[in-house]
Amino acid sequence: MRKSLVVGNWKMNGTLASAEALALGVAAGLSSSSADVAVCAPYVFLPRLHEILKDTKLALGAQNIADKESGAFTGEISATMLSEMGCKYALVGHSERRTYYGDSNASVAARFCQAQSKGIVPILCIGETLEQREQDQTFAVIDEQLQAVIDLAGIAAFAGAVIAYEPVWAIGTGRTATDDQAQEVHYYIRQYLASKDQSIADNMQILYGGSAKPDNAKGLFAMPDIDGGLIGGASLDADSFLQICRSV
Ligand SMILES: O=C(CO)COP(=O)(O)O
Repeated sequence: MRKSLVVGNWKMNGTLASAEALALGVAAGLSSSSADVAVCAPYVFLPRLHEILKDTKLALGAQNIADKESGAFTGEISATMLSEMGCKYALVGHSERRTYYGDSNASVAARFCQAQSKGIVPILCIGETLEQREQDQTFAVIDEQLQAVIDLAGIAAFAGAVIAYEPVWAIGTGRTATDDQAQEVHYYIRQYLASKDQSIADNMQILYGGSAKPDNAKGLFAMPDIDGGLIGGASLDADSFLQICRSV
């Protein structure tokens, strides 16, 4: 039985004061959620959040991680640094990173490996654009994005990872994939992994992301291959996020 996981991705929002209040608000409401819950906060808030969340059930994550171990890489944040700040998770390959900052499949795979090298669980984000969906390329895109990581890290590495399916056309657009559309791709991802290793596929937590909200989370999370969510906008409000966490 796979445990559900709900992760908030705060993106580039908030101030230190609002981040503290949001984190404490979420942590205070977690006793009634059966899912594991984490928030991926902006890097500079992590030290303070690490301090105030220490004795709570709310885990911390980063929104990205360097593809190298250390050295002359101005502006990057290493896996060692994130591990020191108490990060349990790191997003790798979020579509906003791929689209705006040029993160390639190869660099995403390197980030995945860096995270694991320091005991951080990578949350590998994959998903197609609207154009790719309309051209029936969804599964080909998923294959490529998954295979690049399998090639570098090996299929066994997925035992310590999470996958998030985020159709790019549903992110921040208010246009959610229907329960069936999301389930179809989640099933496909699990079958792809199963063709390499059945047990890894069976145990893999596959999260859905893209305009998930309190009013659609229950339907999505009820699908057999959807194990939780990666939540953007709705994670910026403690009550909305907690409602989603309670929908698993
Ligand atoms: O990108 C997302 C989470 O990583 C989804 O964002 P929204 O929930 O705002 O659509």
